[in-house]
Amino acid sequence: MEMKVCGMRDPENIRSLISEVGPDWMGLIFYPKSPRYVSDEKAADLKEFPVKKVGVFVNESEAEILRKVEQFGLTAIQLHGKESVEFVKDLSEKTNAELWKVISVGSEIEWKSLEGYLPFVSKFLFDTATAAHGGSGKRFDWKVLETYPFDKSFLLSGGLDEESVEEVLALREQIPQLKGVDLNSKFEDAPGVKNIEKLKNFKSRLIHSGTNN
Ligand SMILES: O=C(O)c1ccccc1NCC(=O)[C@H](O)[C@H](O)COP(=O)(O)O
Repeated sequence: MEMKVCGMRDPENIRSLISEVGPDWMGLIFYPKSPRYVSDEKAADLKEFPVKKVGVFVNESEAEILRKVEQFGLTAIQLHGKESVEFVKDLSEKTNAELWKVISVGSEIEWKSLEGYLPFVSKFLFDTATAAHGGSGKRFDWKVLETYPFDKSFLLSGGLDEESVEEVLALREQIPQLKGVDLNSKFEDAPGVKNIEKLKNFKSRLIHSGTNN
């Protein structure tokens, strides 16, 4: 099971994250209204950290996304707004970075509306719908995923905490396309500063369940 830790920006905290937790992905939020926003100046300092970086964007222009991918060595682009299929298709023709489309979940999901993204994205990420776009700390009702109709893998997001491990694994028994988790505000001491002990605990629970793959 892949682990993405989102909303990182403090170099000391990132150093501990990499050496003590070792996540698969680190999310950098390039949305200025987020309390976890990473400025260009900050991002430049984070470029050399040895972890795959996912840039999180909300309705950002293509040119700005592409500039940041190059400048900050992003491996993946997480599109966390209302990006259309056309936008995602265009972007896919201009970058080798992975594209992840976020689906903000309210009460239900109209699967048909996701079909157009399938050729262009490497993953979906399901997160709780919120006016702030992300980082709500709230879960959506995972029952809506039980009818997930695609082979495409996805990450589960939205309010995950230390106690979520067993439930996530149970969900993966039902839906093997669930390939990873996205951890954020429930693991924070302050916006953008993660509690390393909580993350270690989450990871070790994953490992001890024998499913850290
Ligand atoms: O976290 C934010 O501040 C944020 C703001 C606007 C867009 C996206 C944002 N976060 C992106 C993520 O991928 C979060 O990990 C995801 O929303 C889940 O957050 P949480 O519910 O706090 O676990």
